[in-house]
Amino acid sequence: MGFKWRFEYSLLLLLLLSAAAIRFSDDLLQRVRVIEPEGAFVTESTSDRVHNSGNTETRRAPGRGYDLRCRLREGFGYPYCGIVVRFDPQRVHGIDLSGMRRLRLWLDYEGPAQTVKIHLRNASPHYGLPQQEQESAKYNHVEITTDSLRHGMVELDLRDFVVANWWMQQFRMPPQFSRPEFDNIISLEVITGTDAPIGDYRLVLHRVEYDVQYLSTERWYLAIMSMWLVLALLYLLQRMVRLKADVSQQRQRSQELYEINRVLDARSKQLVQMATTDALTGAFNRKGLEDLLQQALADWHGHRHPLGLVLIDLDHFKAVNDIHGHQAGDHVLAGLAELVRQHVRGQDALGRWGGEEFLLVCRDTGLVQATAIAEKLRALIAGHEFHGGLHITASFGVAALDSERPLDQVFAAADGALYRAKAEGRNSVVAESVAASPTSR
Ligand SMILES: Nc1nc2c(ncn2[C@@H]2O[C@H](COP(=O)(O)OP(=O)(O)OP(=O)(O)O)[C@@H](O)[C@H]2O)c(=O)[nH]1
Repeated sequence: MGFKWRFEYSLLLLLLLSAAAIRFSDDLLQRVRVIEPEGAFVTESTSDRVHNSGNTETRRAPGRGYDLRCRLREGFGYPYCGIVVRFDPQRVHGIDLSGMRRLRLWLDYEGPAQTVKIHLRNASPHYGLPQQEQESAKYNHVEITTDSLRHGMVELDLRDFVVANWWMQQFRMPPQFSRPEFDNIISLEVITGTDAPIGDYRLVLHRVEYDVQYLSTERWYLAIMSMWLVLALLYLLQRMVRLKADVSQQRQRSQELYEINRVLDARSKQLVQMATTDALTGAFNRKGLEDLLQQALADWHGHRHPLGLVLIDLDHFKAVNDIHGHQAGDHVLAGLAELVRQHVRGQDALGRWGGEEFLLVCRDTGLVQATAIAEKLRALIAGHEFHGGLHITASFGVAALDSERPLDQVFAAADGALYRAKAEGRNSVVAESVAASPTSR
């Protein structure tokens, strides 16, 4: 048996995936980026001598990392020196660190100051022109104690940064700029701490690492939720398609059943007809006549409406067979049945009683009326030209059902009347006790 994918498996799979996505979201969403001083970005020294006409001296010593030696000297109000990693030398298009979670710096420090400042400078046309970068780019600032550098590395959270107060005041920034921004960081600076004493310093920047989250947690959860939504939609869609298929299959099945029933119905009607009809003449056969009489009798018991019986027997029919052949005789029998059917009412039924003898069962018909019908038929047959130009006559015996006698006696009466019609010259109608016409008695 082949494996069949079920909806429950998709549900289980998505459940496991979602659980894993939530459990390991930190690892999945974060990437570590590395900045080496000798790498892709320009790294250089900075000091009050470069930017503020101070007297501090700096030089880079050979060796691994960016090894800065500086001597802070009197001159500028707040002597300083430090290392700057520039992400854009033009100071316009920095890097977007707003998705950054943690920043790690491998830094060696020697000097009389107790703190080191770290700046992430964010440029924006909202707070100054590019050429004024040195002053106008926002100072996202954190100051760490040199104690925390003992192991040569410091790890900072993005939330540790604040905007430097002096920058807000100096550039008269409106309050909305007092929040740190990291979407366009043009440089990272490691600078000697606030009020650093005059003296010799050594700053060695070995490596900078930061973790970025390339998809926000909100988006991550939104993606998981979307997957559930898609699965729910797929499930609904699949249910709809299956339901539609079921309905159409059901419809097709009932259509087929209807067709089969129609065929069976027609066939059973055909079989009933075949079982109750005489093949040669199309009149009821013996069995058909029996059913017919039974029903007529039940009706008669119910309503007491009269029931006329007319026995028809062709005269000298043997001679037709003998002279013209059996087939011609068959044609006459079929022609007679057709002729009678054409000239009686729909409620009257003709049956072949045997050989060349027929019985006409006339509902709601008394003896007088049945005799009249017989007479009409007698005249018709006598005047009719049958197949092959043959002419033939018939004799009629008529009786009617009444409350006095059972059916077999009525039959006997009709038979007796027919016998008399034959005996008295044929081509005549004899009612059981009524004479209908000059040729009828
Ligand atoms: N062609 C044909 N002949 C039939 C059929 N059934 C009965 N017959 C013939 O009908 C004839 C009936 O003959 P008889 O009983 O002597 O009666 P008749 O010749 O009509 O004479 P009367 O009834 O006395 O006028 C027989 O020759 C039967 O063979 C049939 O289905 N086809």
